[in-house]
Amino acid sequence: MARKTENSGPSVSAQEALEFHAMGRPGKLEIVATKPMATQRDLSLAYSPGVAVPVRAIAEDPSRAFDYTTRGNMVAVISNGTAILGLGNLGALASKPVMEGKSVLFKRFADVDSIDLEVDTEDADEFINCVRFLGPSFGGINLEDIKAPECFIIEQRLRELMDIPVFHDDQHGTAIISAAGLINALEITGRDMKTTKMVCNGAGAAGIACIELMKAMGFSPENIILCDTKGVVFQGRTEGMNQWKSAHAVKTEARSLAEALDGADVFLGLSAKGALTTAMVQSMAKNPIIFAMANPDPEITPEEVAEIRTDAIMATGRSDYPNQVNNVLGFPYIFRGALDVRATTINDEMKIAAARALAELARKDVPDDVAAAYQGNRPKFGPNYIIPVPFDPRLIAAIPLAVAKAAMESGVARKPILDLGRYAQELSARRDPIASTLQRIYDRVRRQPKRIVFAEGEEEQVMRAAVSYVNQNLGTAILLGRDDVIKENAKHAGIELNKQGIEIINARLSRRNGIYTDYLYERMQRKGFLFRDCQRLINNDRNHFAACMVALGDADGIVTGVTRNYSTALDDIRRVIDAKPGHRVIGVSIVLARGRTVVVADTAVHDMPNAEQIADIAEEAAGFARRMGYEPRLAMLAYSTFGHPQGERSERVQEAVRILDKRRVDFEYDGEMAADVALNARAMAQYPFIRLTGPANVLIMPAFHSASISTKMLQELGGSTVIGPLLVGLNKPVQIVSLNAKDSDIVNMAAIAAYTASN
Ligand SMILES: NC(=O)C1=CN([C@@H]2O[C@H](COP(=O)(O)OP(=O)(O)OC[C@H]3O[C@@H](n4cnc5c(N)ncnc54)[C@H](OP(=O)(O)O)[C@@H]3O)[C@@H](O)[C@H]2O)C=CC1
Ligand SMILES: CC(=O)C(=O)O
Ligand SMILES: [Mg+2]
Repeated sequence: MARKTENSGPSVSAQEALEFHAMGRPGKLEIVATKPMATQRDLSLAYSPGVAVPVRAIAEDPSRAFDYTTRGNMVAVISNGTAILGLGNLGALASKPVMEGKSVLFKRFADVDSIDLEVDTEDADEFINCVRFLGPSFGGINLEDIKAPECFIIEQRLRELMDIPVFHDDQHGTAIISAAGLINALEITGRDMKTTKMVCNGAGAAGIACIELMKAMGFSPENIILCDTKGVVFQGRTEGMNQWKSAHAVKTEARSLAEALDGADVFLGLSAKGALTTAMVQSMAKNPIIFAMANPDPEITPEEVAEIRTDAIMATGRSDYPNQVNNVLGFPYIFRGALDVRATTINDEMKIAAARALAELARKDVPDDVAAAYQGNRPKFGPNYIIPVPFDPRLIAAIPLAVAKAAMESGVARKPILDLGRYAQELSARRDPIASTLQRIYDRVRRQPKRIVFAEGEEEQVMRAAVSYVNQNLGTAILLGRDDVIKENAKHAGIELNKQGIEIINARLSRRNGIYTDYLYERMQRKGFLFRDCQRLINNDRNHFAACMVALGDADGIVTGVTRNYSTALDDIRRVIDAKPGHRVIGVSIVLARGRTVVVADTAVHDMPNAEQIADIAEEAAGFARRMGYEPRLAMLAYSTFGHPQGERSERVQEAVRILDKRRVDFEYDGEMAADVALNARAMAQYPFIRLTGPANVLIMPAFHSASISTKMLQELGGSTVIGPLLVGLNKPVQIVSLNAKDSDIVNMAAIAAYTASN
C-alpha cells in the first residue's frame, strides 16, 4: 500500500504557497506578444492601417480568424467560484488562483494558450448571458468549479448557444480520468463492469458526470448508488433532490453511505475531506477500489486505508500520492486535440477515446526517457500504478491524437488532419524542454538524495532554499552560520527550520575545525599562507569551510554566492578544490528559449581563452551537454562565418576547430560561425559543407565577455530562462549563484550540485 512518504513528490507549506504566488509579478501568468512591436512599420502592420486587412478577410470568411488571430489556440477558463475545488462557494475572486493555475497547466502540458475569466454571479442566466457572447475570442471554453445543479444548466445551454467546444472540466474531465483509472483498477482486480458494485459519494458536478460516463461504458445502473450530504439518493427521496440526482436514484434499503458501502467494490469520492471512515472501508468487498478524489484533502488518506487494509487499490486527486486521479490529466490534452481539428464540440466519443488512451498508456512499459517523470521509480502496471502521472511526456502525443481521431470519426472536426503520423510528431515537439531538463535533475536527485552545504546559511533566501530542498526530498541541507543568528533570522522571516533534514553548523565551533585548518594549510603553505591565515579562513570564511567539508567527504556539494562576487567565491573554493584530473574548470549556462534548449560556454571562468583553451572548453561543454541528456551539436562562435570577415579573434576560433580535428573528439562540431548561422537552419543552408546535422545546441563563445553579455541579454530582453553559470570540471560539486539569486534559483543550483555529485 502506497504512503505519502514513499514514491511521493513534494509537499508544500502554506507559507511557501503564498510566497510562490506573490513572488515577482503577482499571480501565475502574463501576456507576451508574438510579433515584433518595435518600429513604426510593426505598428502599421499590427495595428492601423495594416490590421484592417485581416479584419476584412475575417468578415468575409470567419474561418480566417484561425489564420490571423489567437482564436485557434486560445481557451478561456471560466468560473464563478461556487465550488472551488472541495473548498465550497468562496466566490468568483477567490477562485482566481485556481483558474490561473488551470490556464498555466493548459500551456505547460499542451501548449494551449489560455486566460482565466472570473464571472461574479451565482445566477445561471446571468452567467450564461455573460459567456455566450465570448465565442469569437476563443477556440474553446473550459468551465471550472461551478457548483451543481447550476453547472448542468449552464453547460448545456452554452453548448447549444456556442459553436466551439464548451466543456465543464469538473464534470467531464473528472469523469474521463476516473473512468481511465477505473478501467485499469477493474482489470487488476479481475472485475467485470457489468457486475461491479459502486458507490459514488458526491452528487454534484463531478459525481453525476462520473456515473453517467460509467453507465455509458457498461456499468449496470442498479449497481451504482449515489450519495450526498443527506445520504443515499434512493427512489422516492424528496429532501435535497434535483432532476439530475433523481435520474440516478435507485431502489435500495440503504439510507446512509455506511450502509451503501457494505460489500461494495468501488468507492468514488467526489464530496469532501474525511467523508469516508475506516469502518466503512473495512466493510467493503475484497480488493476494494477507493478513489478519494476530493481536493485539496481526500475523503480518506492512503495512510488511513493502509492501516486497516492491505488489499485496496487507492487513488486520490493529489500529486503527492501514487495514483493521482485528477482532471489535469485530461483538460489540456482534450482541448489540444479538439482545437487541432477545430472541433465544434467535445462529444462522448472524444471523451471515451481519451479515457481509453489514458488507460492504455498506464499498461505500457515505461521507457527510459519517461522514467524520470516517475521520480526514478519506474512504475509497473499494478495497484500502485493505474494511471500515468501528469508529468508523463507521452501524454501530449497519445491523448490529443486519440481525441482528434475520435472527433474526425464522429463528424465534429471542421479541419480534419490528413497525416496523423506527422501530427503525433508535432505533438511531441510541443513538450516543454525547460521543465523536462529540471525535472530530470530533480527526479534523479530524489532517487539519490545528497547532503548539500548552503554556505551562506544566515541569509533569508538561503534558509528558504534549504527548507525547500529538504521539503522536496532532495536530501539534507546543511546551513553554515552562527546558530543564534540563523534562528533569529529564521524567526524574523517566519521560516520553520526545526525539521528533520536541516542541520546548522557553526564553523568556529565545529569539531572538524582543526582538521579542515590542517587540510587548508597543507595546500596553501607554499603559496604564501601562514597557519594562522588558514585558521582565520576556516573560522571566518564559510566558502573555505564549506569547500573543506566537501573535499573531506563531510558533505556532497556546495551552493554559495549570494554574499560574494562570483569570481571571489570561485577563488575561495579553488584554494580547496582542484579541477578533475584531465579537465578544465569552466562555466556553462543553459538557455531555455522558445522551446529550445542551448548550452553556452564559457560563461564564468576564462576571460580571453587561447585556441587550446577554447578547444578544452568545447570538450567540457560537450561532455556536460551529454550528461544533461542532449547529443551535442556544437558551434564554435565568432563574429565571422567561415573566414569572413577576417580578424584576429576569428583566427583563434578557427585554430580551436583545427585542434579539435586533431583530437578526434566524438561529438559534432564546426566553426567558426556567427550565432545566426549556428541557430538557424536556413542560414546554415548557405554553407552546404557545414558539418553540423542541424541547428547547434551547444554554443562555444570566443571569450567570456561575449558569453556573459549574450546570456544576460537573452535573459533580460529575450525572455529566456537562463540557468547558470554552472561550474563544470571541478573535482567536487560546487555551484555559485549570482548575488541577486532568489530562493528558487538557489534550490535549482543545489539540485544541480547534488545531481553532479552522483555523476
Ligand atoms: N480529482 C479531481 O480531478 C476532481 C475532484 N473534484 C472534487 O470533488 C468534490 C466535489 O466537486 P464538485 O462536484 O465540483 O462540487 P459540487 O458543489 O457540484 O458538488 C458537491 C457534492 O458533494 C456533496 N457533498 C459535499 N460534502 C459531502 C459529504 N461530506 N458527504 C457526502 N456528500 C457531500 C454535495 O452534496 P449535496 O448535493 O447534498 O449538497 C454535492 O452533491 C470537490 O472536493 C472537488 O475538489 C472535483 C473535480 C475534479
Ligand atoms: C481538480 C479540480 O478541478 C477540482 O478539484 O475541482
Ligand atoms: Mg475543478
